Amino acid sequence: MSETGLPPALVIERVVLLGYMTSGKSTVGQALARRLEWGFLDFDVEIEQREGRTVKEIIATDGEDVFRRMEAALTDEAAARPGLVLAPGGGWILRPEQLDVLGATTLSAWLRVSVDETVRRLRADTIDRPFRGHPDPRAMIARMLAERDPLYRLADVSIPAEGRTPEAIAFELETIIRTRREVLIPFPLVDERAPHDPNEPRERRRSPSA
Ligand SMILES: Nc1ncnc2c1ncn2[C@@H]1O[C@H](COP(=O)(O)OP(=O)(O)OP(=O)(O)O)[C@@H](O)[C@H]1O
Ligand SMILES: O=C(O)C1=C[C@@H](O)[C@@H](O)[C@H](O)C1
Ligand SMILES: [Mg+2]
Repeated sequence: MSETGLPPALVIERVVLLGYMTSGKSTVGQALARRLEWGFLDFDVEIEQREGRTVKEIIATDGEDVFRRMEAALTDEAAARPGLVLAPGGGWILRPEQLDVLGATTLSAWLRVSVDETVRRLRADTIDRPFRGHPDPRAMIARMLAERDPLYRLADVSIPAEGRTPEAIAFELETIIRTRREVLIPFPLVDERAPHDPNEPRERRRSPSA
């Protein structure tokens, strides 16, 4: 307890951006890190640098599970570093226990983008993503989102991430983080939140069907 008798403030030390491929995690994450003067860790980029091969090659050669284990190892490292914006790949949330590895001082933010906009971005983007060139991208996205949506909803905050610039989204996140660092008790600041009680322990939130 603090001197006021209130619980001590939960200082945000890290941000992890969640969202489907092309939701803007890397772009927004870079802008947010610059604004906060924090470090920035782009999981795909970091893994590719360490491995000396692309994510697509890693998955094609060693399988997706090996890549997911690389993501998990990087998550363990990140959990020991304060002042960090994390932009993992869109499938990082398939291991939702990684949110607990990062801990309560990590704000998780879901960048929400519609399927239509996702299809547009996937077509326009030049990065050679493993799922690029799929004959029916809409069906692929719908199938993956059916599995991932309940997991993205575990995020502390849900941020609309289309129809506005990455800089505007980064500014909204910066405001949330700076405000929360100054108050004694964390409280919801955005209207559009993932539909769960943010004060509920993550473990309970994690089983929407239970
Ligand atoms: N708010 C936005 N408005 C329009 N385009 C955007 C926005 N945010 C990102 N983009 C564009 O979408 C594409 C994908 O962005 P980015 O690489 O940041 O996504 P990502 O979430 O990191 O994807 P991945 O999960 O594959 O790593 C880029 O071409 C980027 O310029
Ligand atoms: O959504 C996904 O499963 C992925 C997204 C990319 O960023 C990469 O991390 C990888 O291609 C897997
Ligand atoms: Mg990215």
